[in-house]
Amino acid sequence: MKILADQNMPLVEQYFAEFGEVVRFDGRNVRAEQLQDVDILLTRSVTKVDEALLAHANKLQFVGTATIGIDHIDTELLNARHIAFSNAPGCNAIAVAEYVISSLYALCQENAMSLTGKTIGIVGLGSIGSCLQAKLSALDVKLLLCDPPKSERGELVEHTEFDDLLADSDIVTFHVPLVKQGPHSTLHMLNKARLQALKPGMIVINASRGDVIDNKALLEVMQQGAELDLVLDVWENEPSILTDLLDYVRFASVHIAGHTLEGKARGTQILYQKVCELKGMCATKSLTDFLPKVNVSAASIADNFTNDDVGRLVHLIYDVRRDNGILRRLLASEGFDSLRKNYPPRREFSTLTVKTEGATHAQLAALGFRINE
Ligand SMILES: NC(=O)c1ccc[n+]([C@@H]2O[C@H](COP(=O)([O-])OP(=O)(O)OC[C@H]3O[C@@H](n4cnc5c(N)ncnc54)[C@H](O)[C@@H]3O)[C@@H](O)[C@H]2O)c1
Ligand SMILES: O=C(O)[C@H](O)[C@H](O)COP(=O)(O)O
Repeated sequence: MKILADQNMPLVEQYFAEFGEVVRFDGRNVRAEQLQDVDILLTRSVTKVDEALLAHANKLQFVGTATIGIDHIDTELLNARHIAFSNAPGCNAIAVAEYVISSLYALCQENAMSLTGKTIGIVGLGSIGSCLQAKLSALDVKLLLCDPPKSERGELVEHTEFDDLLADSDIVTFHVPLVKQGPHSTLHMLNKARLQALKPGMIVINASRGDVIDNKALLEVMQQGAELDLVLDVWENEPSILTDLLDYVRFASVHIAGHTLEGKARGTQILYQKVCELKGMCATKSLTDFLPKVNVSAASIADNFTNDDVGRLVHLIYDVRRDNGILRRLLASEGFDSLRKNYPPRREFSTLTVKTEGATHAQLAALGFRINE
């Protein structure tokens, strides 16, 4: 059996070697001929799986993407050709939620602001939005939630319409898929008119897909003096992003919000489990077999800790400003894709045990730290 896997997907040899030969490919430059005699194709978000790519796929049984987003996959085509497919739902939900939390605490430090009493609008309440909701729910903030598809299915009782959420939030964060048509299209859902209507001082975070915000319109409104605090991990037209926008963005990164070691490894593991299912085999390998030990694993905190102290703990594990610095120093010389490929290791909050003076602090636990273990 031949397994063709993106070169940026970790642990494929460790998980998949038992099924056959693993061959790597360059995600953005794969050619149709490379799919000749391939049984399993494992991609990340940069590979368009379409008619052209599958032109020589004579043996393909399974396509897996180690991502949540599936806007790069022609799923109807796979269906029509009876090729099994899976994405990796939830694999990087914690990582993206922690990217947002890290950004919020960094903004608190830099703007001398407190999250207490702020209204945070979450757009898209799937794996990531719900994970973020759970983490934020223990903080003293008001949450507004917008997810029309879930609301229509009766799965989100406290739904707020998108325009109401924009009007009433101090902070808005996007966690929607890229959907280009239909009643719930997300393409340019933050368009020029809506951008112009945002309150001065509003914080806008996008770690979903770049096309959810009209980037050209965003540049125009910022050039016209809009006072928005922008945190952008994703961009229209990656890897050739609108670099003029960078001057107006507080924290910018190269589509790495989901790139914790755990998040990327979970993506590979979920696809391994799917292939095991497909073959009627038991999945025997698990993440803990492969993740490296962390160097910093414990910290202690006094019972009278402040919000600033929580920010310090968050940034001990992950500070989004590291990634903002990398982009600003190296984008021009290295390029967007190379910065993604060489992304320095990042771990999740759960790798830190916080020792308290006795009490179990719900806020720290909700954020994802281990307490007193
Ligand atoms: N920056 C990154 O590294 C990164 C990492 C992971 C995922 N993502 C992106 O984030 C998206 C969300 O991830 P997820 O795991 O939560 O996906 P998900 O499928 O679990 O959730 C998406 C949610 O958005 C909702 N939704 C759809 N259309 C909407 C609309 N018009 N308005 C409001 N809500 C809408 C859906 O009903 C669903 O509940 C992915 O599709 C992907 O594009 C980015
Ligand atoms: O949809 C997703 O899951 C993410 O966007 C993914 O984490 C990033 O994409 P990739 O690293 O596969 O290019």
